[in-house]
Amino acid sequence: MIRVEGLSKKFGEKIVLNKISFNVNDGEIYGLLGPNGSGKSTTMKILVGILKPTAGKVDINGIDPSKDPIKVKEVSGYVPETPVLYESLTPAEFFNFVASIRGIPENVLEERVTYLVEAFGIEEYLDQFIGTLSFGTQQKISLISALLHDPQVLILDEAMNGLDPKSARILRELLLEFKREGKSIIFSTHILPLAEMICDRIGLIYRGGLIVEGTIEELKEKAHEENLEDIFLKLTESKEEIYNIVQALKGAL
Ligand SMILES: Nc1ncnc2c1ncn2[C@@H]1O[C@H](COP(=O)(O)OP(=O)(O)OP(=O)(O)O)[C@@H](O)[C@H]1O
Repeated sequence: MIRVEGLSKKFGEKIVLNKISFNVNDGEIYGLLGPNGSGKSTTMKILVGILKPTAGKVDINGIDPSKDPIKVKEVSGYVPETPVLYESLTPAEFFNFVASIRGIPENVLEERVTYLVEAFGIEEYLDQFIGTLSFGTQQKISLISALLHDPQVLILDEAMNGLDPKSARILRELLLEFKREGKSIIFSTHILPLAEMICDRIGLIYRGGLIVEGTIEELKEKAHEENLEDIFLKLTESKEEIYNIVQALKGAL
């Protein structure tokens, strides 16, 4: 379970998060949405202990990441927006390295690597240097390494980035399976139809605040809109702006 209460983050004088609160229950996929620069990655980095909050409380399965950033990594799997990998290692070496840090026994590791490598179709790249692999393949390595220790909590920052349609579908099915197993999953994305498809609840961050939260049906009712894209554009005050920009472009072209 993820609990976030009154979370604030300042970079210098700039307030990025202003007292946001939300929970992600066991067996739930929570979509964290918001325009570019709204603070989604910052929130996730705080959840996983990479950044310290300016104020507020975070609880990840009973662990406070700002006090125990090592322990929180044992119970959570984090996929950053851009893969952070060692370019001069091969995927096989990298998985062994991650397994040694996480204390995964060799036989368990072998079974999980085989399963995940096959699922994402990267068998042929296992012995090539990571630095020579495509962005999508690196993203798959990042995903696999976050899943190796079978964490109870998943923190996924635009994890579909760069995945081809088949791998994106496999990840989607995996997430639904993890949800059935009772894992807590927080998932940021700009692909709103995807969020609509897999998220049990959505939280929308805008101008530092969590401006709305609920199931898709609840958001539709609150915003008087029919789909998540229109809800998003309405609540982030983008609809009229888009109209004006398109009109100006038509005039200019
Ligand atoms: N280390 C940092 N120092 C200063 N400012 C930062 C730092 N990290 C993030 N920011 C700022 O915090 C704000 C939120 O950034 P963040 O990356 O959390 O947004 P995001 O919602 O994930 O955006 P995107 O959708 O573009 O990935 C941005 O204005 C960003 O420039």
